[in-house]
Amino acid sequence: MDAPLAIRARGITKSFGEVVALDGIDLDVAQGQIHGLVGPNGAGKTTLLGLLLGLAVADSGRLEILGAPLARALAAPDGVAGFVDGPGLYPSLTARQNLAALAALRGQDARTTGIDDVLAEVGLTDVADDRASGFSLGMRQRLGLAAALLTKPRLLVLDEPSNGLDPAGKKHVHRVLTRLAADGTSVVLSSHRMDDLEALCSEVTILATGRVVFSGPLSKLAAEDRELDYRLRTSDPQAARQLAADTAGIHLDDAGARDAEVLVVRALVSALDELVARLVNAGVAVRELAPVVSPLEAAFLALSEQQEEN
Ligand SMILES: Nc1ncnc2c1ncn2[C@@H]1O[C@H](COP(=O)(O)OP(=O)(O)OP(=O)(O)O)[C@@H](O)[C@H]1O
Repeated sequence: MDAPLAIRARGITKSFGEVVALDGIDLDVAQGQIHGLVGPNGAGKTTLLGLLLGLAVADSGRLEILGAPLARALAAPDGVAGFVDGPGLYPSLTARQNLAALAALRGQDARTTGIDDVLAEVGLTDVADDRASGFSLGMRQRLGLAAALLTKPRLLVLDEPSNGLDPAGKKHVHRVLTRLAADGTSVVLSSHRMDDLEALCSEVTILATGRVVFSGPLSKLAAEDRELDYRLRTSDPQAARQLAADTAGIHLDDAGARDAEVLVVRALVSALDELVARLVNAGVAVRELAPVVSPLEAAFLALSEQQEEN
């Protein structure tokens, strides 16, 4: 039997006056899955995440969270934690006091809620006794994540959690989210950072103007038969250029490469395979071959272009 879903949304709509923010959204998120939401500005990501957190109520549709239909009340559903539009913090309190205050609000005993553990998990131990008012965006994001972790959520909802994170902060956050998912917590996060989504998520949903245009495993997106631009570095750029020009289905992009040693070719994977075989036969070594943008980014860009045309 399939694992129960952490989120099951069907036909969700939400408008703000004349603006249709969500226009019939279907979404399935399995337990223990890290699911990415991606889409151009104004696509509806924050609105959808807000519904999951009980910050707003859908106009129509069915939304089940952790197996139960969502109550039509403005309250975080049981087992759900996270934030949209940045975490809500008390600026005049220290990181530790912020977490203690949140624990107290929930009726928890600050001495036993694991505040030190969550601060360590997000990498804020050294600044635990500094006021949040002096925190950078990345530090505030990590403190917001620590606050969510304190509740031991079964569904974590995060709006652009990577905003402002330096590489060390990113590493902490990725490690925390991966561990949570391994322990069965589901995570839904939005991001404009394709590299983050690719590093973290097993599935993504692409939204555009309030509609789902793709939802599924990243591998499915990668396998879609679409031409991509590839960087090709070889031991003999001139010979490689000639072979590329002679191979059916390979388009050379002279404007794409800034380095004379590198060719940029646009091709389907099948044509690329043929070119690699020809290079090898001709004794030309392939030193680098990689998509210029990832399949997720390519799908995202294609979508954005489509949207502009419409
Ligand atoms: N409280 C609100 N009042 C009026 N319009 C709103 C409100 N919240 C969102 N919208 C509108 O709904 C649409 C979706 O907005 P939303 O913030 O969900 O998009 P997003 O995908 O999160 O965008 P971004 O990537 O810029 O954060 C936009 O047109 C936005 O202007």
